[in-house]
Amino acid sequence: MIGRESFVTAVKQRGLTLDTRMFNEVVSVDASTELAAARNADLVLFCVKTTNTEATARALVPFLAPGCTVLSLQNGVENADQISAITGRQTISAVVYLAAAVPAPGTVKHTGRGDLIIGPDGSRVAEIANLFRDAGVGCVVSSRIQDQLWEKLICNSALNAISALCQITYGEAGDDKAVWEVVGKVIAEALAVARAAGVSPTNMDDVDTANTTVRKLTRQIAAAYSSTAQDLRRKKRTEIDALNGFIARRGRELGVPTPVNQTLWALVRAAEPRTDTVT
Ligand SMILES: NC(=O)C1=CN([C@@H]2O[C@H](COP(=O)(O)OP(=O)(O)OC[C@H]3O[C@@H](n4cnc5c(N)ncnc54)[C@H](OP(=O)(O)O)[C@@H]3O)[C@@H](O)[C@H]2O)C=CC1
Ligand SMILES: CC(C)(CO)C(=O)C(=O)O
Repeated sequence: MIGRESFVTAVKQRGLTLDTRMFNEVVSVDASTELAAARNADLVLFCVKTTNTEATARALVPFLAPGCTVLSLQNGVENADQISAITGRQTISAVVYLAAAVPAPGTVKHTGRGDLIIGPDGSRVAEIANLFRDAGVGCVVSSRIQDQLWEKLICNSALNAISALCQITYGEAGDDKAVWEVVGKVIAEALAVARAAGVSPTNMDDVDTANTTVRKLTRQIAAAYSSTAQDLRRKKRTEIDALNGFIARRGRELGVPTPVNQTLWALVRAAEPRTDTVT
């Protein structure tokens, strides 16, 4: 694994602690802060925040073997295209249904679900899915990966900013009637943008089905604070530009009004440590 200094030092000293809902184990892993450690890798699991996608892909290029495949395990719908455009390597997308956090360097705490959807179906995808399944991680191959990524994008846009601004869990967002009305507006706007973009998010045939899908997720990972909430708490930049910010930007391009997404994006941006990015 490749990571930042504090995490890598902890893993080198004590191993990687996996505090999961199924087991608690310390595993021994090779760890480095240098992207050069990816040299000769056949498969790179690309798991940085969307704010780091471009810089990390660029910095990786000199070390990627010609036939290497990159698997983007990230929220947002644009990562794989960005990575493959920069690296020139086959890049596969994973939709990640998992709630996990890093409570201390070297430790990953898992609080909900833990399954992947990967695609598009094609060379190496079945083989990679089998690697995950053999490791006990549920992994489904989808020929509609962009629609699957949009389903997750709409779930994240509906819940992450609200969880962050109010510092409430997914479950609390789902159970609060007034909050749920706002969630419904985010979903309706995002679905209209998807339609205008020619995308049919899975499990979201209409606004009612989309609401049911998002509600189901709030029950499955009720105890989780969104990754956006965790980032704000740690005073880090969030992925909001790739979530509500992306919906608002595509809405503008396609002539679809997105006032609630635009508002949530602006509020989260205002709560972040200062940067100069504009959607
Ligand atoms: N955590 C979760 O429950 C879920 C996360 N996801 C998605 O998965 C992706 C990864 O999220 P997550 O693991 O939570 O993110 P984290 O920020 O917890 O972990 C990413 C780590 O990679 C480090 N990093 C970034 N760039 C480099 C680099 N060039 N070299 C070495 N280390 C680097 C980051 O350091 P630094 O912070 O200093 O940049 C950070 O420590 C995101 O898109 C997220 O939305 C999806 C579903 C659930
Ligand atoms: C929905 C959740 C919690 C994990 O699937 C997530 O993607 C996030 O917090 O950003």
